[in-house]
Amino acid sequence: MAISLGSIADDYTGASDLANTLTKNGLRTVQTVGIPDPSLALPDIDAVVVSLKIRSVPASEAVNAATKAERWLRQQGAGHVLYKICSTFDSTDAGNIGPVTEALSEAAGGGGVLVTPAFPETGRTVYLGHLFVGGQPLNESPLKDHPLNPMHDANLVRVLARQSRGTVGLIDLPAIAAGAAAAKAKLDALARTGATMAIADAIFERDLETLGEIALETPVSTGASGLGLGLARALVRSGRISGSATGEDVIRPVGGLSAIIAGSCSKATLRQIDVAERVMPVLRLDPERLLAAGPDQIAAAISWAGDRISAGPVVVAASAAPETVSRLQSQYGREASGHAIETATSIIAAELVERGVRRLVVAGGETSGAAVDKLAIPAFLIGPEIAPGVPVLRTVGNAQGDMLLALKSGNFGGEDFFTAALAMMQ
Ligand SMILES: Nc1ncnc2c1ncn2[C@@H]1O[C@H](COP(=O)(O)OP(=O)(O)OP(=O)(O)O)[C@@H](O)[C@H]1O
Ligand SMILES: O=C(O)[C@@H](O)C(=O)CO
Repeated sequence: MAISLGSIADDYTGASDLANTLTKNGLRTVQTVGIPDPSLALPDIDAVVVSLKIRSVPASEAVNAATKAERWLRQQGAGHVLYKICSTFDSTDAGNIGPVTEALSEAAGGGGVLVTPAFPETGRTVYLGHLFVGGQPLNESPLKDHPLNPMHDANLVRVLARQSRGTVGLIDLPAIAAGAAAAKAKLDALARTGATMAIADAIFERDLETLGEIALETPVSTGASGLGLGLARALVRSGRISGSATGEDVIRPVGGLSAIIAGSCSKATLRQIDVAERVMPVLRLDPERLLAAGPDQIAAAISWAGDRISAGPVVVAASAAPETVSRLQSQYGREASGHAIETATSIIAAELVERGVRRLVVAGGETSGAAVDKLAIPAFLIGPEIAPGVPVLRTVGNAQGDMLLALKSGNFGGEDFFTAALAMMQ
């Protein structure tokens, strides 16, 4: 297996999102869960996206895991490694975008690193270093209420600088509109002044194509799926990759029962649960009782779902509105409550698979990571897109045999996402 592009994703839904973008742009792509065992048989591929769960862990843990994955990707032939972060720059002043980017850059010999979360297809644009989500500045968007890393500053140069050792520059839109050579010269000039990273503006896909061309000349970049699009198109344009891949021939029916597990508390996911409730049973977990009497609540949820899944799909959701989330966090702590709920939802997911579920939708990055780890799935092949940023995934090398999953980023998908996903997962 000699790949052209490697990526390290800081959560599993982000990995899935990027793998979808790379596949749509012609790269034969596999998403692995961590560094795969050498015995795992993988097809001939152009790109590997290594899913890690390092967005909300201590920076030292994130750096350690990412640098190991980078070494493995270089051994597989990757000339460029993209650190895939959230298009809404999910992070705190402790990291982990800055610490991991600096560590990957140092491992690759230093030099300026392009950083951009722009992903216009999902309404993420960057202008003068400020991130807009669907037209709202980041700090005025629903991301201000994120359970784990609420975003209160749209100026990414400031946000990244607060979590980094080095200085952070800006490559503004006029520099990018002037073309790849001009933008690369700006990146190199910033590096000479000591700026180890540069936030890059991007509004349209053409800006991302320019950034992808520049990034490919460097060993490391950091960004969301938009930068992945730019890198993929630059690789195909260079002739190094045929660009013939599609996700259409990957998915075959797996049968079995289906279920949806939701841990995301995003506005989009809350709406998707409400819409799904019109056509399928929904169990809304009581997080306070889940934290106070976890085993009993988990057993009750498994029994509830187990009684219904033979008749059709069900939703088991921990998701709640911001004010409810805040109340729980003030009582039990942000990280402790998040981790406890992820653990609970992962146990429920695994128990439903034991009861015959082979088509599973999980909403939320951390929630997906916990569930996929609990199921011990080593890798995924990438199928067709359900909604921007969310493909159908087919498991590879897992004990349960062929399964289809959709790992939905919290903010992604239309209001009918759950029924649309299951309609594509037979
Ligand atoms: N009712 C709740 N109260 C407090 N925390 C909750 C509740 N329900 C879920 N959580 C926690 O909120 C966090 C949601 O994070 P997750 O990454 O799964 O979703 P997301 O951030 O919306 O998705 P993505 O990262 O893909 O955008 C998890 O740690 C989950 O355990
Ligand atoms: O880029 C995004 O918004 C998603 O891929 C994501 O990171 C979800 O956690």
